Amino acid sequence: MNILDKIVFDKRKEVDLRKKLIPVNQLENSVLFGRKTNSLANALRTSETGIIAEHKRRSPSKAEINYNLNVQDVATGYEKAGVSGMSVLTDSKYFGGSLDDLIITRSSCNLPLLRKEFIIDEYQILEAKAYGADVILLIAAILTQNEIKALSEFAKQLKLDVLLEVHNEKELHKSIIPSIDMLGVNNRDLKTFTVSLETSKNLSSLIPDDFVKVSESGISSTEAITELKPYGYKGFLIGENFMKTEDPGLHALKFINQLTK
Ligand SMILES: O=C(O)c1ccccc1NCC(=O)[C@H](O)[C@H](O)COP(=O)(O)O
Repeated sequence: MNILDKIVFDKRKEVDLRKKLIPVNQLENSVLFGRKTNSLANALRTSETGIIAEHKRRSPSKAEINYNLNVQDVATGYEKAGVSGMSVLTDSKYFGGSLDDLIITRSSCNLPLLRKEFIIDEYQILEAKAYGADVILLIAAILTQNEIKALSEFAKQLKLDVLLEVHNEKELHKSIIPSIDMLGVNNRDLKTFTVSLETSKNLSSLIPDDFVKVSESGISSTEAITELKPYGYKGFLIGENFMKTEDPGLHALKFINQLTK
């Protein structure tokens, strides 16, 4: 079993329980459900820097990253820094996140918000909308092509953007679907946890131009972004590099200033 298999095994049990605790009609009648969403894909198309800054307390590859921060301060700091969007990990067991983090973030900033989750069921997309997200993540490695199609179409009906994540050519081939807005290439090998920007570079020419290209994981310097931009990437998802500091917002601000000088 690789790490994704383990996460999905636990996630199925979690989602079954959540469905029993909060029925669908309660999510659909919640206060944020009718909120007009804010497109991350549009923000990235027009941004000079394209930073998607992440809130991430721990991870399978790094164990603890930072438990000393307040998610509200992280969100306001990222917004002040001028990031294009924010990613909020909502998985609890492996990443130390929660849906509460998402709703607190929603009430703290106006950035397009990505629910960073291991989505296997429409119910989690309804939750994303009810807790204030603008974007959902779908991971090709854990879904069939039919599931990607069904889940992305469901998200589009709810006016949510869809970021589809791939790790290799095989996953990319099954992901070229019109209801996807952004294609994210994850630079982290989930077997070894090593990161290599070469993954983004190698897959870039296989991604059709109608998708906004996003490079994810292991981006720890502005030089990495300068290297990736010529390959057509418009979005750059950064977690640990900001979250390991005492003040992720300040770190993001310095990073963006360096990119634009
Ligand atoms: O980060 C991990 O260790 C990880 C392990 C297994 C599945 C997913 C994982 N990370 C999720 C992400 O995609 C990253 O949090 C995101 O791309 C930011 O990465 P980084 O900048 O390297 O923190």
